[in-house]
Amino acid sequence: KLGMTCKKDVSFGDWYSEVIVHGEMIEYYTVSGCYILMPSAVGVWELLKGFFDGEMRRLKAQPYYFPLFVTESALQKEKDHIDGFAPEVAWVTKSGDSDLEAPIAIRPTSETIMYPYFSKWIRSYRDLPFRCYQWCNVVRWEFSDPTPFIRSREFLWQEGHSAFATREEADEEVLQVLELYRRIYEEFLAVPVIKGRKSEMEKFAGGLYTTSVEAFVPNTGRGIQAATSHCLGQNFADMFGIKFEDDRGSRSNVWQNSWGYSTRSIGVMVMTHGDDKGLVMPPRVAPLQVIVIPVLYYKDADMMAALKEACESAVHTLSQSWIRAEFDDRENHNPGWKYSHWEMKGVPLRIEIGPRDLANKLVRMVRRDNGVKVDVPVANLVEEVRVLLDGIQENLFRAAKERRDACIRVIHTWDEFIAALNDKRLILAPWCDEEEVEKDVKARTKGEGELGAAKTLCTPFDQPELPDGTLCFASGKPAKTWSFWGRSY
Ligand SMILES: O=C1CCCN[C@@H]1CCCn1cnc2ccccc2c1=O
Repeated sequence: KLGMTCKKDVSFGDWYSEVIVHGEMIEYYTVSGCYILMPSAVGVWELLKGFFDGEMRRLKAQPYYFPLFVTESALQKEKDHIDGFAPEVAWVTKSGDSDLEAPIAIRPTSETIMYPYFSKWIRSYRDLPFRCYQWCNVVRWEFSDPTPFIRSREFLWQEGHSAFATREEADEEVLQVLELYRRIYEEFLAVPVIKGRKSEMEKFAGGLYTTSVEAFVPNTGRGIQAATSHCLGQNFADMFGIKFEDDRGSRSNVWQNSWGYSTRSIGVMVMTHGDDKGLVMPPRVAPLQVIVIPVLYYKDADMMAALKEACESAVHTLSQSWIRAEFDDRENHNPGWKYSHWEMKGVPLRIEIGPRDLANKLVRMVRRDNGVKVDVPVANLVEEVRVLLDGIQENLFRAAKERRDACIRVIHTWDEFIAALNDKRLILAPWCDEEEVEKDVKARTKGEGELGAAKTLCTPFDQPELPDGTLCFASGKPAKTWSFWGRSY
């Protein structure tokens, strides 16, 4: 396979498609909007799952697996929550060449599949707090432009659903899970995110309020919802009859939350860190952290054998210390080809071993994030690799945060808002917090190019000072809050 040809800062869309194919994360598929996830992508997902499952045990959430299918009547149960989404629901209408009695929907999310059983399982306050989560695929037959990982008709996610006796417990868990999602992005994927609350218009219609972590793609100037944590209030308990008897014998509706993040997170990581040489994998989610390559430019069987032995022993030593390392011993490719191959796959650290290194008991380590080379004594191999991998992880996050922060523009007037929007900025603006104004901003910015209208991304928990008399940038009414606005995926 040839090297990369697209440039990230020149044609981002083409670059993204090329980098995920050349990095062997995605293979395009015959059904539009569906993609094959290759080992590099599944490897990242599995590492994230490992962290998250550990945190679920600490949260005392239990793993379940609910069916893929839901009857039409069950799906329609919570009317207003489904209405807006109905066009995205995929239906099974036949088996073989005979029609089904009644069409069956494929889960786009699992509230209506799970909650009839929560009603059966939750009877007493002793059954609370109830916390369940599942890793599964969901199908949403969307029609806006499909983008691998970012927007696909089938995707993998983790969805959590919990129930409590009191609102306070629910409110607390919403933020505990949101913090988990921040850690997934900032500590593993090295992607900076902003925690905040969704507006009434952007929240999950079936719930009480929605919180989210929001990412931003500087190259396109678009925000992207990275994960959500909803408080559902007692709406679904009302609909599905999920009640508990308290210790005085009275029955009340439970308070519920639901939360989720998906394989979209992998796409955000690629967009954030990838460069013109290919993927750049943050070490904590890199399926392969170190690739070891023998370097010999002349034919010498004995030397090659000695180099191979040194490479194998390096890989063995690293693996013993739980570092994910491999030896590229292929003889049908030269070192140069291997360097660009593993750079395309985003492997964070390359170790080269040549005759001189062998003689001096050194190895050469090359970082994928900044290309810096360093010669290290074989004796310090594990320690040095650990230090470098940690350094790469931190450097990737710091650099991504700098790039994201450089995109933030604080504005006060409509003209400044439009200028910032056209400048592909992440906009922080004083807002009167009225839905009519939010709709008006959407209407007034729809025409701006094919990128779509501006919308609220979130109202950040971390609120800057809002001096009295500050006016809403769009309505001129007294501002009530600072909110992030922008175009989005
Ligand atoms: O975000 C989450 C986190 C995980 C659990 N579900 C909530 C809310 C999902 C909202 N939603 C999103 N798309 C949909 C598409 C079709 C039908 C229903 C829906 C739908 O309810």
